[in-house]
Amino acid sequence: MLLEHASGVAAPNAAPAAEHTIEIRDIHKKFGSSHILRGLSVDFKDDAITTVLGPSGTGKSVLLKHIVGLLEPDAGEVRVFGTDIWRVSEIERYELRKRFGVLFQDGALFGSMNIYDNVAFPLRKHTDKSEDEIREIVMSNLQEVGLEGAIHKAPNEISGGMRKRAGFARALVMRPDVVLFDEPDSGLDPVRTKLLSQLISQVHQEHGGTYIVITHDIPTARTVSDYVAVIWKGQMVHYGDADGAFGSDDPFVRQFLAGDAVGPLGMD
Ligand SMILES: Nc1ncnc2c1ncn2[C@@H]1O[C@H](COP(=O)(O)OP(=O)(O)OP(=O)(O)O)[C@@H](O)[C@H]1O
Repeated sequence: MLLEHASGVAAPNAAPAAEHTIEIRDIHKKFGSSHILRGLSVDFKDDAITTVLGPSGTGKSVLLKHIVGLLEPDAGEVRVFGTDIWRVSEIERYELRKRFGVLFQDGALFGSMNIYDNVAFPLRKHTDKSEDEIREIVMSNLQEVGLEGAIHKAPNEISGGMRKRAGFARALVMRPDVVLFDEPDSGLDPVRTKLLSQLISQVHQEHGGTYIVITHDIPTARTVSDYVAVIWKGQMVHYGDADGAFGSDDPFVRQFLAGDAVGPLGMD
């Protein structure tokens, strides 16, 4: 299949020379007779934000679940920090996963805990920090996302946008090397979507790290992307810098990024 690749970016489906924090090698995944991932390979650029775009049902969330070790590929390798996560013990996989921050669609907050306790949870579970140290980190993270005034609220007492920001604060609390976002914009109005995208960019600028953002929202992709990855029919068909992607001549990439009804992409 396609396409252009920005200079210096490894072509999908080719063996890379350099090591990256997240390397996906020729993974396949079937659910029953549905072959969802079909030999997908990609090296995500380190210390950059990559957005993963692609039509509905094409396997974006399934890819993300492979990266965090929630799904095992039928074939191929998922390498994180240089380790094939399915060739190590469950305990080692769990240790690797601790280096990830994940923001799921709904923020995945615990409904029974207030916002402060939700954000403190990973520190209490995975570290032996004192409550004073935890308070300092939690409050600084909540300030960063503008939620320092909502610490006593329950998740169902705040808006969807606030829940996402709380989920983001929690995803960052262990100072992860990698942060994964599954449709951070879902269910948000355009203004809150824009504000959340700007927040993602700001936090990345401040702390660095490898961010992977799955989204359908082209304005979000334009705001946050250093790199753009496009999945179609279970394969990575484009990976390149954002300028190259948004200026692409490729009919598929153009149609997808412009949201045009006319082009090679149909309803199937
Ligand atoms: N655990 C599962 N069991 C069976 N089928 C699954 C499972 N997880 C995902 N699928 C199927 O895999 C396909 C790809 O799903 P996925 O959620 O990755 O799509 P997506 O590209 O993220 O789509 P969207 O943009 O609509 O969220 C879908 O047809 C989905 O129904």
